[in-house]
Amino acid sequence: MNQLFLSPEYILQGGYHHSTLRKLQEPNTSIEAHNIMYPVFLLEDDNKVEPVASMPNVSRYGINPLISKLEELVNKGLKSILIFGIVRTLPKDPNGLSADCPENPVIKALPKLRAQFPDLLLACDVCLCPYTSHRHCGVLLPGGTIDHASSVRRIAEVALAYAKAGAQIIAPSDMMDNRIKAIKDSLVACKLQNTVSVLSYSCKFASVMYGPFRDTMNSSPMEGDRKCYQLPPGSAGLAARAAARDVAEGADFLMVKPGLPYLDIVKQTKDKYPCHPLFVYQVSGEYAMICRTGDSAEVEGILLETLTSFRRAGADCIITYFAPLILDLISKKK
Ligand SMILES: NCC(=O)CCC(=O)O
Ligand SMILES: [Zn+2]
Ligand SMILES: [Zn+2]
Repeated sequence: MNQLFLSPEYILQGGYHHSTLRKLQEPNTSIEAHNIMYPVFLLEDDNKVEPVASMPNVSRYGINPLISKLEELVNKGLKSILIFGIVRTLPKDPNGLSADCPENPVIKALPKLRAQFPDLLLACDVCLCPYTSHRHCGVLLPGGTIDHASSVRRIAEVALAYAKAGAQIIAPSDMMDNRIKAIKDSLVACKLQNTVSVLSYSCKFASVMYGPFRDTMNSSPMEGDRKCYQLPPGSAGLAARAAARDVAEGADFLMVKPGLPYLDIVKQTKDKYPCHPLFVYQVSGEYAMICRTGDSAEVEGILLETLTSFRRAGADCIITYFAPLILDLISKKK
């Protein structure tokens, strides 16, 4: 009768009765500072700080307050940031020319950040949507569809400008086909291929969870949506093909975005490409949801469990607005 319960191979609790044993049962799920990348929003106005209404504890910064903020975080162990530029006084036009003009806030900030934080890894998001008048991620044809050739050309130009200004990672989020090869080719042409890597937003879904981010950046399309270039949420097949395309074109790192609703895609991508470090973007909507769950102890608990699930599914690095809190939690644990 009790045979099943007495059979030694079914007695699991003997293997995790002690906290050290429990750690051994959770391989590759630890959260250290190098597993975290912090997205930052950079304003044109050098001295401004603006809290983001839809994201508690997130602000947009001009370069001077950003440096102060990063000083604090680097002292706590922050290893990498992902920079998003926001323009209001520079013009927005159909080709996103302000993305790589000399007055662009990202281009101006990169040399300062490199000088101030020599060990901090600087990644730049590359997309046209913060800079185009129509707010789409590429250049449009007269009918409103994507002009593929012009889009890829512009994305590669912007990527190269950021690389020349000091970016160490180029992270194209536009989702245009073949932009990874175009970026790699332009890096090679300028002999930057060994010092600048490419983190492809390879599996970026057309999610409804980008709302707070688009408020922050004021980057919702004026007309239409992004369903013709971001992936359909139900499509594991297109996600696999997008990752395969980007690996073939030379991406150094892959990404799945959003995170929590796409853990199957994280696992599928890591299983297929174990030699490519995999990033997961815990997006603004996920951040806002977790912030709303309860008191700080509950938020911390949910956050840690969520990060563990990303790591268990195969993520090597998590891009998250929770980075400051995570650094505090890491140091509390020590
Ligand atoms: N290209 C970057 C994003 O779209 C970020 C989305 C988010 O945090 O919601
Ligand atoms: Zn975009
Ligand atoms: Zn985006």
